[in-house]
This record gives sequence, C-alpha cells and structure tokens, in this order.
Amino acid sequence: EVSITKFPADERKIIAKAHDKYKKARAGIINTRHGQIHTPAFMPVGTKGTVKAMLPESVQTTGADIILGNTYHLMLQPGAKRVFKLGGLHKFMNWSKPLLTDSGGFQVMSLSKLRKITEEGVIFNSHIDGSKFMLSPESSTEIQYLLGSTITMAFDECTPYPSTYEQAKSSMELTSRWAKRSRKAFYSRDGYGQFGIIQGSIYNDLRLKSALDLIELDFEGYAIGGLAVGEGQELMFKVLDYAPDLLPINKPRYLMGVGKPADIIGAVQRGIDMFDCVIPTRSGRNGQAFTKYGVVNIRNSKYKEDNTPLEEDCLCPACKNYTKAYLHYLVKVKEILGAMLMTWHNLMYFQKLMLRIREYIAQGKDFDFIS
Ligand SMILES: CNc1nc2cc(C(N)=O)ccc2[nH]1
Ligand SMILES: [Zn+2]
Repeated sequence: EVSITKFPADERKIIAKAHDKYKKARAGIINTRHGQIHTPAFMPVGTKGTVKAMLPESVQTTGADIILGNTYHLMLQPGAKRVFKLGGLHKFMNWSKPLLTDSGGFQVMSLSKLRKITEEGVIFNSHIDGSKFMLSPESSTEIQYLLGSTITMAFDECTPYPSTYEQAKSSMELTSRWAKRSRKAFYSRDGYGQFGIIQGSIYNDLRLKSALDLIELDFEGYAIGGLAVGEGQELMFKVLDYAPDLLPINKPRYLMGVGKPADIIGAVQRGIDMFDCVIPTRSGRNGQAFTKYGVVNIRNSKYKEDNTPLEEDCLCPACKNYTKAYLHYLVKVKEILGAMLMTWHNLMYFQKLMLRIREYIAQGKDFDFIS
C-alpha cells in the first residue's frame, strides 16, 4: 500500500493555523516497500541508472529518499530484460531506497527520431542506433515492472504548450484511455504503487475531466503532467491554483519536471507533495551553484581568487573542504571533480530546502521567504 500518512490530528491543527495561503501545504510520509518518503520531497534525476557525477551513497547523504529513473533510456540501453536478469535497477545501481520510473512517454517525444503516435502507442526509432521500438501503456508498464521500480508512472501523452482547446481535449482523452490500459497492465504488490498523470493543458474543465477519469482507476498517487513545458511560472501557478484540489487529498500529488526553488515553494503552497527536476544536477555540471545568496555562476572570473566556500554553513564536501577559487578552476578546465562537487552541493541545497519546508509546515509557519 503506497499511502501518505499525515501528521497526527493535533499537528494537523497546527498546520491549519498557518496563514491561509499555506492551508493547502501539507507534510507527510509515503510508506513504500523500499522505505519512507518524507514529503514535500525532491527526487534527484538518475536518468541512466545513475545520478550523474554522484555515488548513490553520496546521494543518500544529501537526504534524498527517492530518485527518478528514465524508462526511455533504460529500455534502449542496457534493456529492461537485462536489468531484470541482473536483479533489477535497485541492485544494478546499488540504490536500496524508493525508485520512481517515468513512463517514457515524455522522453520518447523529445528524444527519439521518426515517432508515430497511434491509439496503440508510440512507434519510434532509437536516437542511439535508429532501431525500431514501440512504447505503449502495456509495454511501458511491463518495462517498469522489469526495472523493479517502487513507483510506476502510467503511460500518458504530455500535451504540448501551447495547444488549442480541441488539441488539448483529444490529447487528454488519449491519456485517459492509456491510463486505463496502464492500470490494467499494472501488477500491484504491497508497498509498490502506480501513479496516474492528469493532462488537460491550461483548460480547467479538461483538467477536471482528466482527474475524474483517473480517480476512477484508483491509482496510489497522481501526477500533474503537461506543465513546465514552456508555459511559464505564472500560467503554471494559475493551473496549480485549482488542479491539485481535483485530486484525492489523501494520496500523493507529484508535479513532473519542477523545478527551481521558487517554483517548488509556490507548488507546495498549492498542495503538491513530490517534485523531480534536472536543474540541480545539470546546472551544477554547467557551473551554476544554488546558494542562499542566489545562483553563483562559478565560471565567472570574479571567483578565480575567491578563497571562501560557496556557503560557509553548508555541510557538503564542496563547502567543507574547498573554495570557490578551486571550484572555478575545476569547472573551467572541465575536471570531473568540478562536476562532482557542484552537483553534490546543489543536491544538498535542494534537500535542505525541502527539509526546511517540511519543518515550517509541521510548525504551521509561513515559508514564503525560503528560496
Ligand atoms: C521539465 N518539464 C517537464 N514537464 C513534464 C511533463 C511530463 C508529463 N508526462 O506530462 C513529464 C515530464 C515532464 N518534465
Ligand atoms: Zn555546499
């Protein structure tokens, strides 16, 4: 049973005391076969069975309870059947905590070549060697089973932005039909779960219809898809002002692909529990460090003789043992250690942000200023 257990009633009263802008924010625990997930939670992205430039034990020290794996990449290489034969993704990558795998739908549309969307599923050629594959609700669900993921995502179509009402309507209806087939193909086991993904773009009646269709399938959790696809923060928040409320209050709500600290804070205030984003890892490798002083572009020449840490009170190895001058140098000369240290710091920063948000919610305190 993947369930979200709320704080005891009396603590919930504290949350109720928080300023009404925060009354939708909630902190809880998702119980799974591979351990607990403290929410609101940030999931580092481990696309090809690794959080890039990090050892799994290092990811664990940052405080992450769960990481994300990408079905599209893993099905192409090394292949789901091979990972299954080798004991599953947990064993393969030496990560024993919860794993969420996406359905592959989003990435097949953004990465593969020559794709054809049919009622059956998506036929595409691998971006690696051009070989032909099909992703469908059934094959995506089976692949995620073979990977051994703790939380399986339903196979959906991420409606592009902008879309007309008609385009969004037919895309959402396809996602609903695919959700039904994904749910039927899911092999449910104690402590494992499958999340449905609602679509409907920026149209509230379509979002409502999508939610109703998926609630009927009684998923263990629900994701809000079709956002962070170029609509901008204002429009995303406009959808989030109502969409989370369409979903069951006692089940996890996951906002896919989000986001920067300010996006996460705004989404938590609107009732979101789970996040995934490549920003801390990808931008870290690219020389951007998130700090309480704002984003530091470490490649900037002003750091070349800066003998101070990124953040004096951060406990990550980059801040404890090194200076901005050294990080500046490593990133400039493209040393692998530069990617490692910048990634480690950013993941620590994002997990600290989530920890502070969880604490503020539990104490019924406003948490607007954190970023
Ligand atoms: C980075 N933005 C983003 N939006 C997403 C939407 C989906 C979706 N399935 O609608 C999946 C991954 C996503 N990543
Ligand atoms: Zn640090």
